[in-house]
Order: sequence, then C-alpha cells, then structure tokens
Amino acid sequence: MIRIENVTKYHEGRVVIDDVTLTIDAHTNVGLIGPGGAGKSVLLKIVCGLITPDRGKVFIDDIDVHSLKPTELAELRFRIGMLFQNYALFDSMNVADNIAFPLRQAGESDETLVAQKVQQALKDISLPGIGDRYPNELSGGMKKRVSFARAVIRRPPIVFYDDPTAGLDPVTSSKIFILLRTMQRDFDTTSVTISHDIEGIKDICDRFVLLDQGRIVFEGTRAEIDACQDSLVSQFWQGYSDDELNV
Ligand SMILES: Nc1ncnc2c1ncn2[C@@H]1O[C@H](COP(=O)(O)OP(=O)(O)OP(=O)(O)O)[C@@H](O)[C@H]1O
Repeated sequence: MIRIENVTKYHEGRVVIDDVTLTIDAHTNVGLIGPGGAGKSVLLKIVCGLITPDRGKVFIDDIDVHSLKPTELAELRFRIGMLFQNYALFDSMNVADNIAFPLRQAGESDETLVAQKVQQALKDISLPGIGDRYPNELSGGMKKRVSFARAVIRRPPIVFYDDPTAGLDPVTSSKIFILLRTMQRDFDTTSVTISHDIEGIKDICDRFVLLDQGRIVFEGTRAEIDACQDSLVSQFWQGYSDDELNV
C-alpha cells in the first residue's frame, strides 16, 4: 500500500504540490491525470524518493520513504519499476544489455537466465531479435517499448509510468497500453500511470486521481468519474484539451 500524507512541495517560491493526501491500495492501478504543469510528475517523483517534499510523508508498505538512508532507498527502489518520460536508455549499451541492466544491478549472475529473460521480454514487447541493436538505431516507439521492458524485467510489485505513450502514434500507444494491462493482470502489480491519453487509460486503471495546480480535485472509480458533475473534472475526463478547459 502507498500512503501519501499531507505532502507539500514548493519550487522557486511557488507551491507545486499542495497538501496532497492519498492512499493507493495494493494491487490497485491508479490513473493520474490533470493539465500540464499540475504537478503529476513531481508527485510521482516524491513518492519514489527522487524529490523530497517540504512537508508531509510518503509510506510504501509502512516504510517512511523520506526517512531512509540512500542504501535503504536503493533497496526499496528494487521493488519499484519506473518508466519516466525522460528515462533514457543507455546509448553505449545494446538493447539486450539495457533490458538486462536491472537484473545485473540486483546481483543476478546467471547469464543463461538473464539471456532467457531478455529474450522473453523482447517477445513480450513484440520486438524479438533486436537485442543486438543500439538505441540510436531504434524509432521513438521502439525505444519506449524497450524502456518499458527494462522497467518491468524484474517483475516489480509496484510500477510507476510517467506518460508512457507521450509522442507515440496511436498503434504504438495501444500496444503500450496492452502491455501495461498484461503486466497488471499477470503480475497483480500496484501501479500509478500518468497519461494525457484519457481514452487510453480509461480501460487500464481501477481508480483515477485528477490533479490541478498541485491539489487533488477528484479521486474515485471509473463509474464515479463518469458521473462526476464538477465541470473541471467532467471537461477534463471527456478529453477537452487544456486550452479548451473553461471553468
Ligand atoms: N525538482 C523539482 N521540484 C519541485 N518542483 C519542480 C521540480 N522541477 C520542476 N518543478 C515544477 O513542478 C511544476 C509541475 O511540473 P510537473 O512536471 O510535475 O507537471 P505535470 O503535471 O507532470 O505536467 P505535464 O503533464 O506537462 O508533464 C512545474 O511548474 C515545475 O516548475
């Protein structure tokens, strides 16, 4: 379970996360939505310990994330898969080594097993046979799928995806959403997915959180957000662009 308690974060004299409290139950898949600059990425980075809040606490399975020593935080991160917007692949490593990186970092020394897992991962992302290629030989969508494979290769129980389909064409986006759903179903993960593709995440999340100007303005199920009468929530949910929001 993830528990965010009264978290506030300032940046350059401005409040970015404003007293956010939220509980994410184990095995729940949360869609984190909201206009650009609402604070979604910062909130996710606070949850996994990459950014320290100015106030408030975050607990992952009762562990106070921001009280951990660096080595303890690194251990906790072994249980978390992260696919960040700019979570770049290592250009000097081929695809297979990129995907294998988290396994080797966790101390896996059985190279036969590593190779098997990498082959399976490449099959899962529908890119078999590209293990020898280097990132600069791949399209944006292929890189994203390889990043996804690397994020989930250790089958982490918790996964955070920051806009996993940003900049991808509709066909590749739908492949990524199918992968996400397969991960959730087959490995019973707890996940938070930030996405601007409202139609795409509607079907892969159990609950939705709408963040606006650093505050939670909605939290609930698909049925609850479908029925929500609040104009900001309903306009955003129905896919109006940020510019068209008129409240
Ligand atoms: N390290 C940081 N710590 C705190 N705030 C930051 C940091 N870096 C950037 N910010 C601020 O956080 C604000 C929110 O940015 P964030 O990327 O979280 O928004 P977002 O909702 O994810 O937007 P988008 O949907 O466009 O990706 C920005 O206005 C930015 O100035």
